[in-house]
Amino acid sequence: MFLLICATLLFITVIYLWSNRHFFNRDIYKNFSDNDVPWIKNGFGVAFMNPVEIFQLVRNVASKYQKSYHMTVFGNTDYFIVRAKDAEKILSSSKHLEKGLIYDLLHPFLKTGLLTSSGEKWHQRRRMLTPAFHFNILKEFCEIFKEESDRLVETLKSQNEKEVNIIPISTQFTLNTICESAMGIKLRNLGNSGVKYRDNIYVIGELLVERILKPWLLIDIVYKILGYSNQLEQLLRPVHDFTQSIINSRRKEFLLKKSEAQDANSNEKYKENIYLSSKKKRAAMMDTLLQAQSDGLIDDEGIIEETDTFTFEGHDTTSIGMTFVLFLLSHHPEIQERLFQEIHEVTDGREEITMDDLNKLNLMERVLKESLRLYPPVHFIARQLSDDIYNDGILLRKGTTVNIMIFDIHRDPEYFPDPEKFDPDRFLPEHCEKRHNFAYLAFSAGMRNCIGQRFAMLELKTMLTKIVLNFKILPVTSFNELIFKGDIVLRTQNPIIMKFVTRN
Ligand code: HEM
Repeated sequence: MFLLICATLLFITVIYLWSNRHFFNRDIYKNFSDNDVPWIKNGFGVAFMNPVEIFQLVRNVASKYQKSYHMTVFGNTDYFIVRAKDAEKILSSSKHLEKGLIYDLLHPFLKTGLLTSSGEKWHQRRRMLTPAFHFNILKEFCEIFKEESDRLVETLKSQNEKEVNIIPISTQFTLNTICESAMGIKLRNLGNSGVKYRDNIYVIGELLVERILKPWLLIDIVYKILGYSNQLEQLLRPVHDFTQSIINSRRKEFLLKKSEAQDANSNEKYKENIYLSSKKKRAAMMDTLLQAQSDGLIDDEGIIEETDTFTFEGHDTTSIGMTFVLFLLSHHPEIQERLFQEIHEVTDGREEITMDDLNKLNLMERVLKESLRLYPPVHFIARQLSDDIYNDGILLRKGTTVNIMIFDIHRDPEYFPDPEKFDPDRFLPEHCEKRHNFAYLAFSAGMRNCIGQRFAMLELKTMLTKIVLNFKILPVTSFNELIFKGDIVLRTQNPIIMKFVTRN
């Protein structure tokens, strides 16, 4: 009996491999030939690599071929873009706006909010949410950035000259900031429910990553049988309930404000100005959504999905950006000093920094851009083609998943000579002018670019200004110790350690 089972299993495996071999070799791209485009077919090998090996594999392929390529894993063929001109083809088009299948894994948490939705729903939400990032609102957010940065400085002062792992500190900073900007709440004032919300968001992130990295967990039934679905559900329920309870209390304030305003103004006038004239500007993102709800454009579920989207997308990315800019500065004391001088010149000795000051910090802008080039928090994005297209004479069929490898595009020596070198002057205007428009994609480009880009840059600039004014940053973790692993965002296998020494 045992032998019979073994023989049957062996037979099924052989048939599976054999049929997949044919699938791999099938000429799905009419004009394909091995000379035109590299095609990685070692699907089984890839599936059983660990996350660090996967990250390294795609880097090796990009630097070996310097060309966009196909990869087949478990019979599924994706196209990987590593050149700016190929990225332009997809990102500049108004057709290919649909996200790749990997984003479906985010659905249990974010449902179909701005990041994961497509079609008319995405268009309508993008229009609705754009005012939440209006210049005047960003000015209000700057107050939150300053408060949280001051708190961060206090935390780091208590660790003066000690070795600190910057990753949890960055995450806490950016999560507090986004929760206050999106929902108008201070997590630390909410006692247990705030702590639980924060803890659950961390673990949900980890579960998502685990699922992406273990191919068998992508099969729904396996995910369920192994108990992951249940675990995820138990973590998600309190997070969604938390968001719902914030919405309920915000709605009461919103309606009160609205009726007060209606007494004073006509409804139309009020509607125009709700985002800008609101006294409670600190819940601007949620106010935008509540106004949309009172106009019948979104329901409670929609508000939850957008709030969770901002919270999720807005904290992890910025925290990674913060971690790496501090890491790079720790290794470049001369740039820390130049930044220190620049801040002094711009603020002219004033303690209070304004948004105008932040906009004048040109070196800081270049430092941040160069840091996001070397270590892009979103190191790849994926699209599902909505139509057949030709790229370099190769036909890519409708439905193909195209992965745009931002990490590799940012290391293209044609546009960034000596790509591993940290050189903020690459972003001097005269150099940017000569560069391909799609060579730098930290915030993506085209219609589905990052809606929070200016928010993130202002947050990072405020944090950096306060840190550089108060500390010298010393390195502990070396460049060789940065070991990246395959994940939806850029993560290292080990902590990133540095020291903060208070300036006299
Ligand atoms: C350094 C920080 C950040 C980086 C590097 C970053 C990067 C990106 C990238 C590359 C995309 C395109 C994703 C894709 O096409 O799949 C994106 C989209 C998005 N980002 Fe950011 N992001 C950052 C901060 C933020 C912040 C602070 C927010 C919210 C306040 C935010 C909200 C979003 C949203 C909602 C989308 C989806 C936009 C759409 O599809 O219309 N991001 N981001």
